[in-house]
Amino acid sequence: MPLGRTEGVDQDCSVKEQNGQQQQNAGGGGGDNASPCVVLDGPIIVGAGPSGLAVAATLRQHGAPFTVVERSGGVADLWTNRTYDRLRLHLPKVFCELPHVAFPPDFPTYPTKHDFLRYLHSYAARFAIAPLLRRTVTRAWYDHPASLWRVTTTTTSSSATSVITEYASPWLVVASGENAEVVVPKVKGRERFAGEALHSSEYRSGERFRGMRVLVVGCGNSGMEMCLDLCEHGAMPFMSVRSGVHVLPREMFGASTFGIAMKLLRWLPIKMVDRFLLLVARMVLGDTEKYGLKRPKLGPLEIKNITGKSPVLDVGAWSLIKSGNIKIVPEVESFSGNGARFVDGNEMAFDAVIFATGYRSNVPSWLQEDGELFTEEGKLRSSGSSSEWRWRGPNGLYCVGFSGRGLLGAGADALRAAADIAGRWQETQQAAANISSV
Ligand SMILES: Cc1cc2nc3c(=O)[nH]c(=O)nc-3n(C[C@H](O)[C@H](O)[C@H](O)COP(=O)(O)OP(=O)(O)OC[C@H]3O[C@@H](n4cnc5c(N)ncnc54)[C@H](O)[C@@H]3O)c2cc1C
Ligand SMILES: NC(=O)C1=CN([C@@H]2O[C@H](COP(=O)(O)OP(=O)(O)OC[C@H]3O[C@@H](n4cnc5c(N)ncnc54)[C@H](OP(=O)(O)O)[C@@H]3O)[C@@H](O)[C@H]2O)C=CC1
Ligand SMILES: O=C(O)C(=O)Cc1c[nH]c2ccccc12
Repeated sequence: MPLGRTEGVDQDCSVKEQNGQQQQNAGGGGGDNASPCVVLDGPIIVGAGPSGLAVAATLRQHGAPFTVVERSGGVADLWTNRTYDRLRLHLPKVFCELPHVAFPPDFPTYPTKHDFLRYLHSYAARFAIAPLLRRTVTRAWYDHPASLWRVTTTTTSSSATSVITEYASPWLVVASGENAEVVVPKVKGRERFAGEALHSSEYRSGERFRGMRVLVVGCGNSGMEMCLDLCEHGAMPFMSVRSGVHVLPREMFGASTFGIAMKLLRWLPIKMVDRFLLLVARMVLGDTEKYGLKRPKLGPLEIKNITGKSPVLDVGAWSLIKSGNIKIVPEVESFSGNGARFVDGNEMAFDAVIFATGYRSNVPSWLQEDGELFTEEGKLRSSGSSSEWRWRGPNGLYCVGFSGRGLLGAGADALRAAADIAGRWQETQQAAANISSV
């Protein structure tokens, strides 16, 4: 496997000599005057999650250099530090592999988070991806005169001193994820609630909630699986539902629902596939609306495409809703010291509240790009055609993992972005070789 060149900076962020070539200093134009600036030969990739790793691995395959910057202390922070113990991939493993490397054959159809993490670590090692860790990208802007992206990172060292570094590269890959920041709604009286309140990203297991009445706000995959886990640990979960949700069995006719949907989409329009999924879901699960889970007007695949809202792929919560072990309650109107008041006027006491209210991207907080690629909420701007996904913006800007299509979509974005960048990098190499031979 060709290893290509790896960008490097010394501990003090000064420029390091590599492969006999000294990187030039581009000055700190527009950035912090005192901060060192490292000019990179290859792209700068923001984020060392599955998307960042996939694009780095593919660049490696093309023999092109890259630099990955990651705010946490290791790769795959979401999967390592922000997910619960019982989590498994909810799509079969063939739909969750990153480019170039299949899951080991001994992995189960739905790998556990530990299996997946093992895979990601070995993936990073195999392609010699060594991200610059504990560097949060706080600003990225395109310097037109220099034709370079300027990227500012802030590092918090063990002595808690912040070090600001500026990088410059012709290419910027946004791989910071659709789930970079937690969403916690501002509900009236939230600060008055005296019990424990946490976001689903902080939940690990129901063990410490044994015997407690727990309000879980949100009925996405996280809310559902946490309610299931709470039940299995002897807690009493109440799930607050605001709008509706599509619940689908994870499997139908002995095959994965997702796999069946992907096959049908090759032949049928999305609306028809949705109708089929809902028909089978009704046969297998019954009428979810009867139990307080209204179905959205748009079908499960269509709503995922248009809004990014994922259907729930049921791994056991549904039967506990039907048996009354998980109780559905309305949207929360306000919190009190010991419980919540719902929009129907009812009040209930709770020992703890879990906000399974989802995530958002953090792209608008650091990327300056005139809204060409991202909306103000940090979502990918629609291309206008649902069959055409966007992975490239102007001036050497790329995004990987923002198409709302999970790991499969991230892999597809990574292949395209890396091939495009590698082609351009090779052109610059060729041009440099031509100049030096004159
Ligand atoms: C609980 C859960 C389960 C999921 N299960 C599945 C599944 O089974 N199948 C599936 O296909 N998808 C699933 N997904 C979707 C999920 O988005 C992908 O699995 C995957 O993690 C996306 O990879 P990513 O690299 O794009 O984002 P992330 O995994 O979020 O990685 C982004 C990285 O960027 C870093 N970062 C963010 N901001 C900055 C910054 N400013 N500076 C530097 N670094 C930064 C983060 O620390 C993180 O390491 C799940 C999501 C969640 C939340
Ligand atoms: N096993 C797996 O592979 C798992 C995968 N995932 C994936 O992770 C991603 C995130 O999932 P998840 O964490 O469940 O987040 P989601 O964004 O999917 O769901 C958030 C939930 O919170 C509700 N909500 C948000 N704001 C409020 C509010 N102010 N008041 C009441 N309810 C509110 C939403 O309701 P509303 O619709 O009304 O906005 C929705 O029910 C998804 O892609 C999901 O598929 C998650 C867990 C497990
Ligand atoms: O876990 C998720 O939400 C994912 O992003 C995986 C995924 C991509 N496309 C889908 C369609 C239906 C259910 C899950 C997914």
